[in-house]
Amino acid sequence: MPDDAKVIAMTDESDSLKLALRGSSPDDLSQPPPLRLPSKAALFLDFDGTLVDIAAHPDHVEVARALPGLIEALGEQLEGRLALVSGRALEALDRLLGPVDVAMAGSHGGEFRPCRNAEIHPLADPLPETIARPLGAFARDNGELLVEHKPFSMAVHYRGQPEMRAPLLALAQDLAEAHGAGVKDGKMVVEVVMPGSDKGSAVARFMDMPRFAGSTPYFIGDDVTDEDAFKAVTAMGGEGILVGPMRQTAACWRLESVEEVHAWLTRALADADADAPAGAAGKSPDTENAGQAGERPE
Ligand SMILES: O=P(O)(O)OC[C@H]1O[C@H](O[C@H]2O[C@H](CO)[C@@H](O)[C@H](O)[C@H]2O)[C@H](O)[C@@H](O)[C@@H]1O
Repeated sequence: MPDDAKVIAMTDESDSLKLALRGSSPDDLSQPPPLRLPSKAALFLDFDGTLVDIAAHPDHVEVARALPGLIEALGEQLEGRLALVSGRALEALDRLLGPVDVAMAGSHGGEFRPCRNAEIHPLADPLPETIARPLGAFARDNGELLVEHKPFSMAVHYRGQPEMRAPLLALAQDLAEAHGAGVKDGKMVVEVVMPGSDKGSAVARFMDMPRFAGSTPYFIGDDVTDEDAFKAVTAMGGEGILVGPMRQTAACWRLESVEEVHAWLTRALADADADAPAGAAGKSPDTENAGQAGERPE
């Protein structure tokens, strides 16, 4: 018996992520076991800090050349039960990833699109001017704060001025309380969103769709804003996978880095190809020409 088989026991051959023994301690979480495809899993993926490394500016993230193909191939293997669930606007995800035909929720769940060419459904109200105006004025009056307008939220990045976090957060909380909105305290960013804009609601909306029926949801994410989704998948019998250093979390597995996420996803596809009957393989992206998903673009 291989070593890892001693700590990881599959309860169900068709769903290799479900484990009888978690192999985790309260101080840390183990790596998730390999995802076996095909399976009755549904995979929900965060974007920044999960599929791409954090960069100094939102427009400067580097998307690995093989990533769009990897995501699409996994979606095919999962028969459409794969969705990106991001704090970014869908427009930004489309711009960064190109034409990837998978389901997506953007603006922390405020925007919902069941497949590439479908209409975008709003799941939240737009942010009122009574919030956007004072938040924008605060950013303008305080130097290097970067404002990101999204269809259903507004993000103010303070990476250039970390000392501005406290006053920015205080203003955002006051405005949110006065106007029935919510605040996301992300990685060097404070965002104000309207009710309905949360990743847990987005996951629940996907899970209501016929093609997700009866599947077990898994969410991979790095930020505290992903905790809503970890809780949602756990309540539905699934599991969360935290990316990055250990912290208090509702996830029950952990991958150390974006590179490890790419390796875990790539392995799932490679194993599926190896298991496929002769002649049926080849659903993986073209790694010979495109490089491994974990590689940076040239
Ligand atoms: O839910 P996600 O897909 O993880 O998106 C969360 C936010 O990501 C972006 O901001 C973060 O990444 C930037 C690029 O690495 C970084 O500069 C920034 O400090 C991070 O907060 C994005 O700009 C936001 O709109 C997303 O909400």
